[in-house]
Amino acid sequence: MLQKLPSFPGIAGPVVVIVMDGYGVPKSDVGSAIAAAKKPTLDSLFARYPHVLLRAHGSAVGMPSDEDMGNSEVGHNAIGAGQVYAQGAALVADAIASGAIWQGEAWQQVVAGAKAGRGVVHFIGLFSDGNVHSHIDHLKAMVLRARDEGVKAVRIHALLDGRDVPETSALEYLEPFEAFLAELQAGGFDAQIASGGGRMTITMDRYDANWKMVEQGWHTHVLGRGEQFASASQAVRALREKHPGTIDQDLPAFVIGKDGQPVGTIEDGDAVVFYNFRGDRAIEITRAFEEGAEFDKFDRVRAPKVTYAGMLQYDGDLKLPKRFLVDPPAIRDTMSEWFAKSGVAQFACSETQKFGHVTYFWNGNRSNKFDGETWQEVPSDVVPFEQRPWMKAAEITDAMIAAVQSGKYKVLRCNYANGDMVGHSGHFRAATMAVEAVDLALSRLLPAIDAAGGIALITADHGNADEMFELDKKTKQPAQNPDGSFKAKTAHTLNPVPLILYDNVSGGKLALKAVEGAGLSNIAATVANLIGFDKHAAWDASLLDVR
Ligand SMILES: O=C(O)[C@H](O)COP(=O)(O)O
Ligand SMILES: [Mn+2]
Ligand SMILES: [Mn+2]
Repeated sequence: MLQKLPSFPGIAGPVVVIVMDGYGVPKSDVGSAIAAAKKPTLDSLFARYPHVLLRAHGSAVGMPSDEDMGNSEVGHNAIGAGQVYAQGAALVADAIASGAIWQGEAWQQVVAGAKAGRGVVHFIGLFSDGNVHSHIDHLKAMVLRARDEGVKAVRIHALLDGRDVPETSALEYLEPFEAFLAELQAGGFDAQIASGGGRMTITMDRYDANWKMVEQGWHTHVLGRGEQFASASQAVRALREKHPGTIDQDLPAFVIGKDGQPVGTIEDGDAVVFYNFRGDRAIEITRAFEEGAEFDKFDRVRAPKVTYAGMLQYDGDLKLPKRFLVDPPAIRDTMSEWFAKSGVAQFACSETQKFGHVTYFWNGNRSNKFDGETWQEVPSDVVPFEQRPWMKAAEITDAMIAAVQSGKYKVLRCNYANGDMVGHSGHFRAATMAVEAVDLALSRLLPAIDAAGGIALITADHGNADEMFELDKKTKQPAQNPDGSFKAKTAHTLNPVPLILYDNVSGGKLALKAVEGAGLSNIAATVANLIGFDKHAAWDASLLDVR
């Protein structure tokens, strides 16, 4: 159990942590959908309540460098655990640099498995250097190592990004990579891209939101069914022409073929490496490969017997995948765990798209609840979110208000997906509406918290809607497309996020300390203090100032 604070008994009512996904605070308002939004509630929060800025990117969330933007996984891990762990991106890079990955049993089984079969290793994953789910350098290192260890052929199944990297950057990755493979090919090793498609079209669904995507991915990568092209870069060019204005993440699936035959279907005896390190969008395709006849999410047509490995373990509770190349961060002592051990009842809510963020990531990548936790999922729409920028903000708010009013919970948390999910679409106007939907939600939720004698901490996991255009590096003005339109930015940002203390109960006794370098990992201890507990020894410092 956590120790009681000697000097402060905690507030009488509940503490509600509200994560506005994708809400950063930029230095300039140029291109910010947040600045352009009408948001009277948030404006008055910033004007009237204590607030500080928190670091939410780079080393503050366990990424390899401060050039790396934050993301939902590392952000929610840091908030929930109150600590910073070296994350997948860093762990994989280190394992490759040291060579430890090649010594591991999983890699050796991949190579041995392939050699015992047709000698083919398939690599499926997100094809960019976004470092949110994957990094193309990891893929290159594995292709080279497979060749050096005597694997005959590799086939790459490339999921086009445009979501963690510029929206139409696919060819900037594909062309050099095709040249890299061509050189290897000349050495007698058979290395080719075999299939691909936009990451929001195939394979990378998450949280059971839309299994159709995974089914289509299976048809593309495994069965080799779909429109055929001679190379991946030709496929991208042709598909862009056919679907003008479609950005990389939404491009249709494609298969690479020669004389009508796909070059890289997945067959019995092959090895398959899913090279994303992040779990949320890796779990469904992993299940499709690993599960036996009990698999009922779609008709696989055929389920080849392969040696399957994930880059990391994606879910420690479900033990998924069975074989993984690098150990995940061993996240321990999360706030949910210690609040549970201290008898604190907790409530978590979001819509499908962010449900795992506020439960699984928050709890240190665990899919099981701790004692006294209640989780509520609001089903997300299955549409492009620029068409419904309000998403499920109203329904999440209804659920949160009911949970606050029930009086059952001392600590509650929710995630509003809007700023992030709509931010990723690159639609400026829809993103302003997304922020407005969150503002409206807050205008309903906060009075319910007041009525319960509670306090809210309003924050975000990383930026997104705060920069909707690529900025010209020199002028800092929006970069332009050849037709004069602004170049949309779909990725997260490097900006800090707010932490607002919404407190109408302490009469000004509580404030937030401005601590140099404070980040998302300072939130857990702050919540603990608000409910009258000292922080766990492993947690970073509390920002609560009790006067
Ligand atoms: O998976 C995604 O949608 C993006 O790569 C990252 O977004 P998230 O980290 O906010 O989920
Ligand atoms: Mn996020
Ligand atoms: Mn995002």
